[in-house]
Amino acid sequence: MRNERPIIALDFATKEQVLEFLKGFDGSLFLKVGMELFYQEGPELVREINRLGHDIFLDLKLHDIPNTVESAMRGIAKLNVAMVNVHAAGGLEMMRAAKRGLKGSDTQLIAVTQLTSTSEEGMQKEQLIPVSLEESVVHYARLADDAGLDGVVCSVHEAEAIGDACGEEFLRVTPGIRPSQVSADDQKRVATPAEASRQGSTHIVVGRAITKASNPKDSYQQIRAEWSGQ
Ligand SMILES: O=C(O)c1cc(=O)[nH]c(=O)n1[C@@H]1O[C@H](COP(=O)(O)O)[C@@H](O)[C@H]1O
Repeated sequence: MRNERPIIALDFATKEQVLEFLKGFDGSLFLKVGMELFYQEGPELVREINRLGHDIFLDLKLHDIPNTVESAMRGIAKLNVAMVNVHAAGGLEMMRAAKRGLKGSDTQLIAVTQLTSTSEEGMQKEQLIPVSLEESVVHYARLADDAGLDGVVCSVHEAEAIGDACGEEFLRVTPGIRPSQVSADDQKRVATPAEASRQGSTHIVVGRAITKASNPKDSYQQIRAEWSGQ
């Protein structure tokens, strides 16, 4: 199901920076808490952001043996976040275990396919995967679908092929979003919010184009309007 609110990646080091950033916004937001923030501020900040009325995508990209991932997910289930992720490369059994760990919660579970900072050449040379990047991403998406997950993290460029392979209800959460004129930084597979909308992303994740903008609220509103086709 397509979500109209871009997910803002809260890639900050401290709670104070987060609260200062959020002061500039009104209403309920969809926010991503990733490794930088979680490893420094922990679950208490997740609870606090929840109490402020925002939805949370907890981006911890779990990738470990099935038993460890299942136990970790049992803890994450108590945080009442909207969404959490694992690495699809962890395999079918690991993804099934992650899902078991979340049993009884409403948290959606998605799997990272190939990171948006990976290029086709890098994947082939470093991971020794001898297929196209799209084939690898669609393969991981099918695996996540077989494991009963709600969707995947992918780049905008693979979103349509995943919709064809796994169905339109399967979530395609796409980072690597860059409005035209904004630097790609370390991302390799980037696209604008309008392209994401056309290619069938169900969610977009935006970090630096909002958090490092001179006016984050204006940037958020422009990106949101472009994403919703206004
Ligand atoms: O799982 C993610 O959220 C993720 C997966 C991926 O393939 N690429 C990716 O960039 N991300 C995250 O999405 C955010 C993108 O940030 P910006 O490049 O600043 O917009 C970061 O917080 C990344 O950790």
